[in-house]
Amino acid sequence: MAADGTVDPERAIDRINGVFGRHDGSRTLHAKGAFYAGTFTATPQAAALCRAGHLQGDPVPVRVRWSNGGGNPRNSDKGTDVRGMAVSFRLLDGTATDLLGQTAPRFPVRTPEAFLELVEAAGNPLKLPLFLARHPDAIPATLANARAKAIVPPYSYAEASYYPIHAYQWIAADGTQTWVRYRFTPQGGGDQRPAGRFEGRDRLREEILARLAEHPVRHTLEVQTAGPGDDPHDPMSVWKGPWFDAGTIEVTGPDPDREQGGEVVVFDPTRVVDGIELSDDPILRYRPAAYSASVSRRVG
Ligand code: HEM
Repeated sequence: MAADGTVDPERAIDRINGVFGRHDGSRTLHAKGAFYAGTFTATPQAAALCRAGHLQGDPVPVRVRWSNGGGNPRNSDKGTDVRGMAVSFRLLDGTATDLLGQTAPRFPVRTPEAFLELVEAAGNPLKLPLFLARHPDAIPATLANARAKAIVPPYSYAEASYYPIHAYQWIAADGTQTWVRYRFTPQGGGDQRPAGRFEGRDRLREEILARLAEHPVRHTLEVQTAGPGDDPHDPMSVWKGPWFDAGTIEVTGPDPDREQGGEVVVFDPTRVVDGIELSDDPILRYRPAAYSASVSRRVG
């Protein structure tokens, strides 16, 4: 481990595989999931604060992947776990930018080494208290995530809220800069349940397919602007700034599994477009190297 707390990405993947096993062809985390297609339409408030192409109000296509957080592609949808909603916004000029949300509203650590220790401890009733004893600053976020039922199996991917965690800097047409954070919140949901019982180990996939056969699934892209003192470079920071509605992510149906056709799909939280810039958050900056190591193994 380097003095700054970073870990060699290959070693990081080995350590995560040590928890979930190695499953060839699968993502090291969020191994079980599937692809969906839809559109995103931004509100005028988003366009006023950011010049990025997908935020100007014209609908743009999105690729979505809903997933379970663990590294075993055969885990049951009924198990406790975070869920993921990865969204790739496909701009009309051919570029793309991604947001990867998961159901925990707070990130409990601020270094890759501590994240790996958390992955190794999570789900192990003996190790988790030891982890929290070594990282007492992780306790408030852990309690907040428990209150948010972050790992309780949801009825539907459509009914969960997802949090991309990191802050990004938005640049407006006139050059004004605003630090922002995101969350995806469900529009309706509980009142739109499809008929039928979804009880098996693949129940989330079966439920969302039944739901999408009846109507689109929508999440609001909510954006929080930084208030005075809100730190954009710390993934653990809790902001006080206000939230607004930046647009709607509308999933219209399943997308063919492009990876079965040989395409490599990678959602990357550092993939940004003109008008959006990265913070110096050490977790955000580390993720592409870890994801690349995972990708090279799953396609290698
Ligand atoms: C140091 C911190 C982290 C590490 C080492 C890590 C590691 C990974 C790895 C190895 C993958 C599989 C990548 C692939 O094969 O394409 C993955 C996927 C994912 N991660 Fe992380 N992750 C970290 C932090 C986060 C955070 C902060 C979030 C959410 C806010 C997040 C959300 C996701 C999601 C949603 C996916 C699934 C993407 C997909 O569906 O393709 N991760 N992560």
